[in-house]
Order: sequence, then C-alpha cells, then structure tokens
Amino acid sequence: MRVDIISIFPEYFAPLDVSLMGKARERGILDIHLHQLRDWTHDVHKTVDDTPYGGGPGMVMKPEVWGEAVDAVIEDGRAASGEDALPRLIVPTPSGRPFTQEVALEYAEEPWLLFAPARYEGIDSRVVAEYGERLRADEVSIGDYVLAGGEAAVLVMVEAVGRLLPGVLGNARSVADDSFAPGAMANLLEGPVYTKPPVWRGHEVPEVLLSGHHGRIARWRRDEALRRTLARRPELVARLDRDGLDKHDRRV
Ligand SMILES: NCc1ccc(-c2ccccc2)nc1
Repeated sequence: MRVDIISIFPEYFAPLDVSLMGKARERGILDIHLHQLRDWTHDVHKTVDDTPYGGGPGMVMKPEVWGEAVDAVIEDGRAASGEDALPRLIVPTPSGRPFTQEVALEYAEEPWLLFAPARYEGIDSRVVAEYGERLRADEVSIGDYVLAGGEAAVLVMVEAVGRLLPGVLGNARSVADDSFAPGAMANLLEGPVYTKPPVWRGHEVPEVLLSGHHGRIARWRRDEALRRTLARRPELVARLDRDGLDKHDRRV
C-alpha cells in the first residue's frame, strides 16, 4: 500500500519510522511518502491560510495551495503506480464520518491512500468537492473532540489500517482476534487480560483461566466482554443483532 501525507508539519510523522509501522515500511508492505504543503506556495512567507469568508474566528487553509499539492502528489504517485491510478483522499475533521474498525478494514483494501491533515479551522471546502468529482474523497472523524490539527488523526488511521495489512502482524496475532472483528466477539470490547505471576500484590488471576478448560475459558471471556461492553458501551450491545446473543448471554 502506498500512503501519501501532505502537511505543514511532516516531521509530525516521525513515529511512523518506528515499531510495527517502521517494520512494515522496511519490508515494503507500507510505502509512506511525506510532503511539505508549503512547497506549493509562491510567496515569500509561504502562506497557506487566509481569513474565512463570512467572518468568524481563525483562518482557513487556501484551496489553491492544497490543489497544487494534491495534483502534484497524484502525478508523483501515478509515475510510480501507473498512469490511471488514483488515491483515496482522506481529510481528518471533527465533522467527518466516524472512523471505525469497519472503515479501517475498508481502507486496508485500498492500494493508495492520500491523507490531507489540516490546521487552523480546516481546508476550504471546495478542495474536497473538487477531488470528490474524480476520486473517492472522505472527511473522517476519529472522535468527538477538536485537536490542533489533523496530523494526530492521520497517525491513528495509518496505524489502524497498517496493522491490518497482510504480513504486518506476527503469526501469534491475527486481526480476526480484534475486538471489533467479525465473529463471536464482534462489537464487543476486549475483556480483562492476565499473565504471570498468578498472584500479584494479593490480586489473583481468575481461577477459570488457570483451569485449562478451554470451553469454560471461552465462555468466561465472552461473559466478561459482554459485562464490560454493557457497562462502558451499552450502545454496542444494542448493535449486536438479536441472534448475536445466545440464551446464556442474555443472563449476563
Ligand atoms: N476527529 C478528530 C479530529 C480530527 C481533525 C481535527 C482538526 C482540528 C483542527 C484543524 C483541522 C482538523 N480535530 C479533531
């Protein structure tokens, strides 16, 4: 997968050089290209923003600069991936559609993602409109809070998508085990996890986990996941289709 990121703070993405994403890049599974948005300005101050039409606080990012940057990055990517290739444009914003595990799985199927994290009050809305006419352009939210810019959201999304790519997670771990993966634990939060020692500062590991009885352990884990989901995210339990809960579940 090719990932392009255009930002006025490309150094923000240094974390993508380390750990799981760093290894995925070394192994050629993930091909990340960073771009400095100011390279597409033409004034001495390298201006990327201006006052909002209609007044109001803050500044808005200029469409011309973003347009030249996105066009150039598409051309750059096409030179590498083939003349008719087009990226999926992703703009992080508090007003976007929710970024969920389902969206991460959808993005993990894409050969090329182009992230456009904004600063200030956001990017002139004509940029998404312009590119939405010829490629898939998504405004996406990673949560209901406002950051100082979209860069942190891009880091979150690149990691959530990157770990889904074949070969990134070791054999010991598969995406099928994820909390929100389809299957028995779909739409449930992870339950509690434990490792040695069996007693730590007087806290004992639940006996069932030491029993070696796999059926009971699986049942206990599902019960704990249900209890935690009911307590912390009751709306997720409502999403479970009624067939998703067996008669034992309903007792939890
Ligand atoms: N959903 C999290 C999120 C994503 C982006 C932004 C943001 C803030 C300022 C400027 C541009 C984008 N804030 C929160």
